[in-house]
Order: sequence, then structure tokens, then C-alpha cells
Amino acid sequence: MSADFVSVRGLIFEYGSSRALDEVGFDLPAGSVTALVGPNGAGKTTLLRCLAGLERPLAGSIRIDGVDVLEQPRLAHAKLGFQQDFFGVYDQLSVRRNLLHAAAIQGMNEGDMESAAVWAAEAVSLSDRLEQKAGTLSRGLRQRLAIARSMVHRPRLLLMDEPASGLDPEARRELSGLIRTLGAAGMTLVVSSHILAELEDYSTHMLALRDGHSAQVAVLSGTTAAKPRWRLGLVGDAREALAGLHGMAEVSECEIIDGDVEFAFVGEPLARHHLLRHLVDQGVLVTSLAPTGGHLEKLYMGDRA
Ligand SMILES: Nc1ncnc2c1ncn2[C@@H]1O[C@H](COP(=O)(O)OP(=O)(O)OP(=O)(O)O)[C@@H](O)[C@H]1O
Repeated sequence: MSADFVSVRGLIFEYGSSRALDEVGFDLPAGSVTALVGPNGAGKTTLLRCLAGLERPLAGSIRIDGVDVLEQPRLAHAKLGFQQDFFGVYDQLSVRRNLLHAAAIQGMNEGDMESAAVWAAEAVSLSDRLEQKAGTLSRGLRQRLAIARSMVHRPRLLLMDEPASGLDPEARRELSGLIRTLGAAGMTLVVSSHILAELEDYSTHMLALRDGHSAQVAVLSGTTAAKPRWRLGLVGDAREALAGLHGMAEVSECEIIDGDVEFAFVGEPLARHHLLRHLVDQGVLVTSLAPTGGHLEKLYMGDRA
């Protein structure tokens, strides 16, 4: 990862006399998948619209891959895609026509549009639906089409505003898989949401906004999403549980919290069963094992304190 693919300094944005972004500044490395988190009204959408060059801030600077978004918005537009709700998805048009339309809006040569549409459909696993009308797709598939539209010109940066809103758990899981795949393919992504659990799956970085102020970007891991964390409820001495967990292959980052033990654990349900069995065999008085809100939630809540 190289540093500073996205670089924001002193960003101020006001709606009338109401300040939505107040001296926001951060850097994001290339290839990162950043969870943009914050409560309702924190300024997430406003920030994304500024990054996309759709709003002009009162002050500050935004550079994307070396391009000054405020001075060269057209050049910046070529480098980024912005997915917001189902904006630009036309229900009466086929998937192919929707994608060709997006390619035309991006100013692509006519000769390149067809291959771009086919590539984008493939990237979001819609190749087998190219001739289907968008209006007949499920919500999850329409969301994928909206994402495909926003990346038809192969941007290096993809901005997504609440992409999982309104999706059922199955479609959310598929969306997480898609975002992971795009990240693994080298795309830099910024994904906003106020549901931390869904961001946990694929984010490498977290940027928290609160009342228009940004906190420092937190690194969740080098290149992959943070490991899921679990909390072990106990009666008795937590240090015994810690000793029991020591050296188990799937377990890392153990810590004692309020008499319980929290740890990162990557493994199937059967591996969890073996873990519990091992602890019980060691005489550890286990009362519960449950997933925590995860690393991201911990960082976010810590940031609030
Ligand atoms: N068009 C607008 N006119 C006036 N104020 C606005 C406008 N859009 C947003 N705001 C205000 O700016 C602030 C930031 O809003 P924004 O939509 O960026 O927050 P958000 O973090 O995306 O919120 P949510 O999670 O609810 O989508 C809020 O106080 C909001 O009321």
C-alpha cells in the first residue's frame, strides 16, 4: 500500500449557516477499504459528496491520486465512482442498457462502452442478467447494478453511501463479499454506514465522523478485514482461561475485560466447540461464549469515550 491515495485537509462545508463539516482532515492509503462511520447527521454523506466533487466546500483541499478535486473535478471524476442508493438505475432498461448509459455518462468512446458494460456486469456477478429489465431484479441485485454503474469506467476509488440499507441479511452478505473482492482486486473503497457489524467484515481502516469533526483514521489491519472477536463469560479467575487459550492456533489478541476474556478467533463452529471443550477440561468455569461487536466497534466506542 502506498500512502495518501486520498488526502483531505481542513475541509469546511456549510448548509446556509449550519456547519456540516468542520476542519475535516485525513489520509487514506491506496488499496484500503475504509469504513466511514458516525451517527445520523454526522456528515458522512456530505463528506462523500465533497470527495466525489459534487459539492464545493467553503474551505479545504481534497486530493485523490494526486489530483486536486476542487481544481480539476473532471480529472477527479475519471478516477472515482460514487454509488448512492439506486441513483441512475432505470427500471425500464435492461442491465446492459443501464450499464451502457452509465458508460456514456462517463464520456467513454462508443467502441469501448460494450466491453465496459460486460466487464462491470461480470465484476458484480450480473453477467447472466444482462438482458433482464432492472425493475424486475431483486433489491440486492439492483444494488449490485447500481454499484456496477458507478464503476463502469474502472475507477481507482469507489465511494459508497450506505450500500447495505434496505438489503436483507443474505443480500448484505453478498454485498460484503463483493466489497471484499473489489478491495482484493486493488480498488480503494470508502463505505459509509452506521451499522458497524456489516463494515467489520471487509474494512481495513475506519474513519469516524462526529458532528462534522473527523477522528484520526484507525488501521484495523494491514490488508485484510479485522478478525472477529469473541467474549468468554467466566466464573472465577480469568487468568486460568487466558492460560487455557494460550497457544491455541485460531486464538489471538486475548485480554481480560471486567473479569471476562475477549479474544480474536478465526474458526468454524466445530473449532469453537473444541475450544470450549478444551477450557472445560482444564477446569475453567465457562458460562458463555458470544461474538462481540468486534474490533471496529471497540475502536469506535473507544473513540467516543
Ligand atoms: N441539503 C441540506 N440542507 C441543509 N442541511 C443539510 C442538508 N443535507 C444535510 N444537512 C445537514 O448536514 C448535517 C450532515 O448531514 P449528512 O447527511 O451529511 O449526515 P450523515 O452522517 O450522512 O447522516 P445519515 O447517517 O443520517 O445519512 C446534518 O445536520 C444535516 O441535517
